[in-house]
Amino acid sequence: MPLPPPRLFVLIPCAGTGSRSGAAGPKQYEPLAGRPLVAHTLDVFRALGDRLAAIALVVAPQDERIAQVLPGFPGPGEWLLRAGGATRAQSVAQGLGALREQAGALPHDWVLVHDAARCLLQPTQVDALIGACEHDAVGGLLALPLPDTLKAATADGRVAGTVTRADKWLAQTPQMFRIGLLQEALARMGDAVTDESSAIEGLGLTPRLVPGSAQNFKVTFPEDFAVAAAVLVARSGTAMP
Ligand SMILES: Nc1ccn([C@@H]2O[C@H](COP(=O)(O)OP(=O)(O)OP(=O)(O)O)[C@@H](O)[C@H]2O)c(=O)n1
Ligand SMILES: C[C@](O)(CO)[C@H](O)COP(=O)(O)O
Repeated sequence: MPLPPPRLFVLIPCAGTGSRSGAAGPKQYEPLAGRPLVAHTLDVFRALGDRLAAIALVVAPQDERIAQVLPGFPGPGEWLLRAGGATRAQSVAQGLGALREQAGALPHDWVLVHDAARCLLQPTQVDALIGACEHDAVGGLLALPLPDTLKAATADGRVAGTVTRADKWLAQTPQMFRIGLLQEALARMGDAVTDESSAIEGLGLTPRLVPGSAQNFKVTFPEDFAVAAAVLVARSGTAMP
């Protein structure tokens, strides 16, 4: 029996605590330009409509805030997976398992893994990633060529040297791989990896780098909230709330 055509799933790890963000609770639930941060992230994928088989959010099993933060979620074609773990890699691995079991995703389907905390992604960037990867043997990720001079540091915070940046990229998300391949890679690499590409690289494969945008930064530190809010407001053409 031939396999059905591969579908595109989205998996959004949303189970972090945001310990570097300075926020009182998980940063993905902080208000940003009038709405919770993760609501902006979801909008990006909702804009892709029925090109996506499903959008799944991975939250911590004991998460009590999600229902209040995202009323109406999950809607049709959406899944709330209470499968988050202690690390991002665990949240993704456990989320993929739940996506297979609950949403019927198959090993040859594609998954776009995207940080909840990258709320400034744009649908055109997702299109570019899908276009570059859907016929690729491995898959790939959005990434940014280094815009600045790169320094190596000594242990006491002095410059040890200037590093060639021509072949260096900053990894972003989404990262797009076949679900079965990514499950195998994460099972083999465990918690040591900080992104999906690293796990795939551990299999000896070479994911494709697809140019992203500096605006697709991850809200990580306290000062990032104001920058992200300003971008969202500028895009919407409204005044700052
Ligand atoms: N155990 C974890 C850790 C992180 N994430 C998610 O992975 C994304 C990127 O991680 P990061 O920015 O490191 O988020 P946190 O782990 O929440 O932040 P910090 O490292 O500052 O604690 C975030 O959307 C976060 O919610 C997750 O689902 N499960
Ligand atoms: C996956 C990621 O966004 C790629 O840049 C990043 O590695 C996740 O953040 P963390 O600080 O490594 O958890």
